[in-house]
Amino acid sequence: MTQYKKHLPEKQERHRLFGSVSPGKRTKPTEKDAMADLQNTQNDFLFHIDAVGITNVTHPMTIHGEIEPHTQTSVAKFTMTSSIVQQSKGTNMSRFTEQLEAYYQKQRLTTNLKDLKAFTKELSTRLKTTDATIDITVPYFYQQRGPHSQLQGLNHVDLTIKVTYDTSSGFTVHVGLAATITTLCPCSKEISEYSAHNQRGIVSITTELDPLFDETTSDWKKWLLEMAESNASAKIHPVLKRTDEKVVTEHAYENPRFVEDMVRLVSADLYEREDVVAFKVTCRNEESIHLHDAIASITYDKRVENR
Ligand SMILES: Nc1nc2c(ncn2[C@@H]2O[C@H](COP(=O)(O)OP(=O)(O)OP(=O)(O)O)[C@@H](O)[C@H]2O)c(=O)[nH]1
Repeated sequence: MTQYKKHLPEKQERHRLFGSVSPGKRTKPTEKDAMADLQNTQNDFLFHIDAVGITNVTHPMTIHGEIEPHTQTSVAKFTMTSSIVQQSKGTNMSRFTEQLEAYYQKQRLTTNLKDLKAFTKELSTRLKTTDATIDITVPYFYQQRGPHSQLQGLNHVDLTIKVTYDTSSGFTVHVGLAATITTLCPCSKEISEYSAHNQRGIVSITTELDPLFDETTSDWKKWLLEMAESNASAKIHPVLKRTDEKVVTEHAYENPRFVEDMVRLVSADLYEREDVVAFKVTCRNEESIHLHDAIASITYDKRVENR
């Protein structure tokens, strides 16, 4: 054992040495009922507030899906809000995290839309408001196989889920993801004697789901990922042997894509899905021959005719 030579004062003494002082005289109530409740003050506070709540909340949540691994725990970022009326000074912030803990304890803090809808509706009840919104971003891991060797490894995308509950209009559900893909430049391929430059592209999709969407028969994560990857020049792979690398390289050369091509092709797939009411698709290519990125996006609402 190491022999210590210094003689240190007791811990409390050390704290005093570094500035800690004895507690002062307490005059304010310590019982909850006797405390001022500023946030529940009623008056004319000039404006209605659209959204008040908490953001950047980091919390584990469970993801179930059709792709392997079928169940995983990931670390999500939550934003939870509701509106408050002009007559109310403030929201009861602690109730947002109380609701999170309640769902965590009963093991219902999952990406299942049924759980999230129940969560959002209960949140509005807990807050005594007419609406509530939760906005979640969570990394989702999935097995990706090399196209020839079939060797697998974990890839990930960022899922986004936004659920709004309003007592008058009911639920609105948006789901999406941001997936990384390879794009090979069609222009470069066309003009060059050899080769073509390629880059990493990030395809971000947000969809508004039809209210009748049934997640028990349709895994939205799976079909959104398929849309992003199947329209790309090539997929991204964690494990590639030489036999795989040849397939990926040749596949990219045979499927060149501009950012415009990507957003149009993914939009076409989304347009064909009856359970998608509206969508936004963005592609951002981290250009390998520039320091800047290339971007394109399409926003489309099937309820708006004559486009
Ligand atoms: N409304 C409001 N609350 C804040 C703000 N900043 C911090 N708080 C939070 O106020 C919370 C405590 O208030 P409440 O949640 O109303 O606590 P409470 O009145 O004891 O809780 P209930 O019994 O549920 O009404 C703490 O969680 C603080 O984090 C703010 O800008 N606005």
